[in-house]
Amino acid sequence: MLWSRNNRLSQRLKRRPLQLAHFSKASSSKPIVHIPKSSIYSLGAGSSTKPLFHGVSWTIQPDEAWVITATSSGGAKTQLLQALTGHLRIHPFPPPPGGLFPFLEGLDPYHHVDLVSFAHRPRGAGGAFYDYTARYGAVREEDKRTLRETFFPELAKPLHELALPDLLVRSERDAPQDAEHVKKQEAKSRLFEKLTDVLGLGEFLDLPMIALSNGQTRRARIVKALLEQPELLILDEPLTGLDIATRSHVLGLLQSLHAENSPHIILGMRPQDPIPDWTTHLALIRKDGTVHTGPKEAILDAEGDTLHSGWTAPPEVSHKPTKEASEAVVHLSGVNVAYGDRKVLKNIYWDIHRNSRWHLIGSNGAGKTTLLAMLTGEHPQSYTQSSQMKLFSRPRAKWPTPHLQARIGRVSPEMNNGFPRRRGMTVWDAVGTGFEGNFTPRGRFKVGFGEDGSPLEEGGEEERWRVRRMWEVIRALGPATWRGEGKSTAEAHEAEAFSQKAFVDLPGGEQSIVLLMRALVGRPPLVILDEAWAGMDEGMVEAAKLYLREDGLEDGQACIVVSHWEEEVPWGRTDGVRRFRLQEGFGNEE
Ligand SMILES: Nc1ncnc2c1ncn2[C@@H]1O[C@H](COP(=O)(O)OP(=O)(O)OP(=O)(O)O)[C@@H](O)[C@H]1O
Repeated sequence: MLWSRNNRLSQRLKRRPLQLAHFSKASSSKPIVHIPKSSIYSLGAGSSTKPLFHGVSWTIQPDEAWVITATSSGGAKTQLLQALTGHLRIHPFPPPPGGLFPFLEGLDPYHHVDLVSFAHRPRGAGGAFYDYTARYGAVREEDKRTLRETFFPELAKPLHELALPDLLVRSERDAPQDAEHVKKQEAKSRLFEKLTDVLGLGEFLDLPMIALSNGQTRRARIVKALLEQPELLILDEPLTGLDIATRSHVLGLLQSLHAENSPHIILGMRPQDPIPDWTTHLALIRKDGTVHTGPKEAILDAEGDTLHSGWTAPPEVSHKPTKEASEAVVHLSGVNVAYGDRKVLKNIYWDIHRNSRWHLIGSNGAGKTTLLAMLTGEHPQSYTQSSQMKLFSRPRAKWPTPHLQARIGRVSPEMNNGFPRRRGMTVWDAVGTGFEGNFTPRGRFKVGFGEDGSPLEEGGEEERWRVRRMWEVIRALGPATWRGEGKSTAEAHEAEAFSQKAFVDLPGGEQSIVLLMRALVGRPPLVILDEAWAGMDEGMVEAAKLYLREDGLEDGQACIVVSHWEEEVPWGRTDGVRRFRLQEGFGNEE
């Protein structure tokens, strides 16, 4: 069923090329991007400061399809992409008349160059905790706006046909300029229909925005960016969080748009991501801040050692996989979740034993996040299903939700988005909230309170253990390990300095690894890693996978990994990983 739907989408894409070329304003043969030999600085940094990138010579011709990737950590790829959207200072700046974007021939880049990033949560997204659990309950009035109304307000259908917008009923003679506008709107509507059809979004357009799954929302962001009809569209990690079938639809769509140069596409990708066949050129950011640009094959030949051509398979672990215990931390016996007529989970049976390792899979919208929200007790329907849900040996309703949160360490896109970015919150503070699974650092060493809600005994065993554990996890996943370096005095100093950094100022990938530290710090009996590697560079991912395989989890802990990529699971099948698949609402072990 699933496959036949996906095949139908592929067929549609083949039958009906998108033919967007008539939107293009700039069919120039001039270079798309031209950076002569420049250094790139943060905005406001003087020329005497160290540039972020130096000696950048980069020219993109119209018939070239470029991928930007980095071997270094710290969000270098995203920064280089931001240099193209005016968020960094290029010096010397490409001279007129061509400037940075010669092909625009004088058009304002502000309106014609668009960057859509899927790598990180935008900066300045606020210091308050964003309550992502709102989507699981009855939809509140303020959250009722549909996908169509939120992303595409100008294309929202009038509620009643008599309420046609004024401009649709005026005659061309009365308002010729409006007629032009109507024509454009109609073309845009047609494009909207096609894009949403190709990306399988048609059936979700009139659902409340808040109800959409991650993958559905990301697809909508791509559609929105295309509807704005930029001349150049830069997509940073566009495949993040997309299931396998959707990935190929998105890549197919981008390829066909790029072939028509309407818009021209530049892709930012992690080095571990497969580079699409149809791309021709690579800009590889090296660790020293230089950028190697050129034809893909030449760069891969020259720099192949620093780049992986895909994810590495998990190496054999030296110790035997831990044997699953018979005690279940989660016991689901016929769990259902429905929103009105929409049945998302149907009669789910699942036992998760201590020491077990699970890979939870299912296409976008299959119900993975919903199922996990039942396990974490965030979903209100977890109360109504309490007798079908035993968590840590008790029915769900017998657990106060904060006690459940302290027993489940978790990273997820929702958590990443919702986690407060308060000024003054350090890496240490953020990690320390993991002991209680809340969002406010408390206690004299910021390692939380006891389960009864009172401060820990000063100098007591629990407090000492928590502080020790903080250092353990910050060192085990700290900056030196991203470079593959072992433990040393210098590394310990570096970890200490890292622990005092402001969480909000870290690049997205570093924020992700800090949230992973937070999930693991308390050694909770259940760890959920939902798209844990988003935004991380390869060094971080390798360090995190290694830690998880070795000391990151100890005897008694169970772990669920949610990912659309088999290679992202830190353990291989021989390590005893089991796979639970959600499909059409049903859940089965494979
Ligand atoms: N309040 C709601 N009303 C109606 N449908 C909803 C509501 N909340 C969620 N859904 C639907 O439930 C389905 C499952 O969503 P969920 O987020 O669990 O999917 P997922 O498997 O985690 O997807 P992804 O891989 O994209 O993250 C989606 O189709 C979503 O639109």
